[in-house]
Parts: sequence; C-alpha cells; structure tokens
Amino acid sequence: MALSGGPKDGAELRIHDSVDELATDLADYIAELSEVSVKERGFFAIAISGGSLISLMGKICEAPYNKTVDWAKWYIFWVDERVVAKNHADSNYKLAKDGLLSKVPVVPGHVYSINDSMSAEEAANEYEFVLRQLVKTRTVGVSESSDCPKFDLILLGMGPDGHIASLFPNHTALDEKDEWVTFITDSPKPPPERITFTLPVINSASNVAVVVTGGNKADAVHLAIDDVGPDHPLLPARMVCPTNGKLVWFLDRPAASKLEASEFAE
Ligand SMILES: O=C(O)[C@H](O)[C@@H](O)[C@H](O)[C@H](O)COP(=O)(O)O
Repeated sequence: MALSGGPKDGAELRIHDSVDELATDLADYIAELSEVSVKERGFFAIAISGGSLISLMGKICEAPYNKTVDWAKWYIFWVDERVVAKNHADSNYKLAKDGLLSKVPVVPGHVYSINDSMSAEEAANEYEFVLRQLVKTRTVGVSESSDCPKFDLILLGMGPDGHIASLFPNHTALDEKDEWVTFITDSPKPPPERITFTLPVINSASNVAVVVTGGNKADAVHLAIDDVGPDHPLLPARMVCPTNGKLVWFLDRPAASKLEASEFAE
C-alpha cells in the first residue's frame, strides 16, 4: 500500500512497500502526466536523469502503457549527462536508450541527446541553444515567472550525498542563476565531466519527481524533506522546490525509514 502525504512545502510523498509497487505507481504517474500534457499542449516534454531511475521507470515501456501512451508526442531530454561518447557504458543516453527508448515507438528526432563530440562547456552551451529554439516554438513550455523552459515533467534520482542531476553538495553550479544548462569538470561521482540543468530550470517545471530507493539514502531523504533546521547541510535535493509546479517524492520503505514526520514513521 502506498502512503501519501505532504509535509514539506506542499510536496507529496508516495512511500511504497516494495520497489515493484513504486515502479507501477511511477509508470501510472508518468502516463497520466503525458496524457494531460498532450491534451493541453499537444506535446509532452520530459527530462530524465541517469542512475537507478531508468530501471525504476521500466514499466512505462510495458503493457498497458506501451499501447496507451501517445509516444509520438513525447520530446525527451536529459536533466544531466556525462561527457562521454553515446555508446560508452557511462552515458545516460545509452542507459535510457537500452533500457527504455529502444522499446517504445518514440520519434528519433524528438530525442534530444547531448552532443558527445564537444567539450563539456561547448556541449552545455549547445544544449541550451537547442532548448531555446524549442521554447520559441512552445514544443517545450515557458515559465510564467522566469525566462526558463517549463518542462511538463522532470524526473530526478538522488545520490546518498543528496545530489540531484549533476548538482552536488557545496558545488558552485548550485548558484547558477542565469544559464539553463551548465557544466562541471570535477564531479565527485565519476565520470568527472558532466553537463546539467540548473536549479532555476528544474524549479520551473510543471512537475518534478524525485525517485529514491534503498536504506543507504535514508539520511539524505531525512535531510532533504524533514524540518531539520539551519545547523544541517543544505542538500541539493532540498533545493528542489518548483515555483509554480508540483513536487512528488517516490520512496520505498528503506529510503523513507528516517523520515521524522510522524505520519511517515515506521
Ligand atoms: O548521471 C547521474 O549520475 C545521475 O543523473 C544522477 O543524478 C543520479 O540520478 C543519482 O546519482 C542517483 O543515482 P542512483 O539512483 O543510481 O543512485
């Protein structure tokens, strides 16, 4: 049974008894948002991360979703990417292509992978340029309160240190306010060179989901969600707070095991 609620800034928590149950709920959530966006805007602009998120999203490629989702209307982006060749084992594009995109009829021209023949800085600039063109045509929406793109859905994982996308604790990339896409060359999680959406872009989305499983992330989940006060480190995941959008945390029991909010305690 999923336990839902929202102790922090209107965020919704969906805590699941098993990873399988979480994966089904996540597929339902994505399919529903896709349907709403296609109905309202004619497109579904979705940005995905790397890591365990991709296998947790796997059910979206299975029945019934593989037949019911309007795949032709999907426009797919990466919240962050490692600066490696697209066929490299570390590539987030390769992970998603092998695990998801090769299994459903998405339109190849709607898959916005990062240019892998450039430096991190050039690739970030080019990705932002491409996004700006798509915002002009409204394929990707535009935020009412900033000049940022407004993705229909941004899907994030979270590391045990509380990083999301390629935004790591205490890194200067967290302070980036002007760029939509930035780059880092010193990622504490290998590989070191990455490009990433900035916080203003993540927080301009209509919907953001953070998908976290496993007891090794329970401390970070607690610090990201509970009312811990200023003496604790401000984790990047805690800075996810959509301005006009909706935030949902998908957690399994081990990841949620250190949450203090009484209604979520074991
Ligand atoms: O490219 C990356 O490294 C990711 O986009 C990163 O932000 C990931 O989502 C988290 O590190 C969680 O990864 P796991 O779910 O595998 O722990």
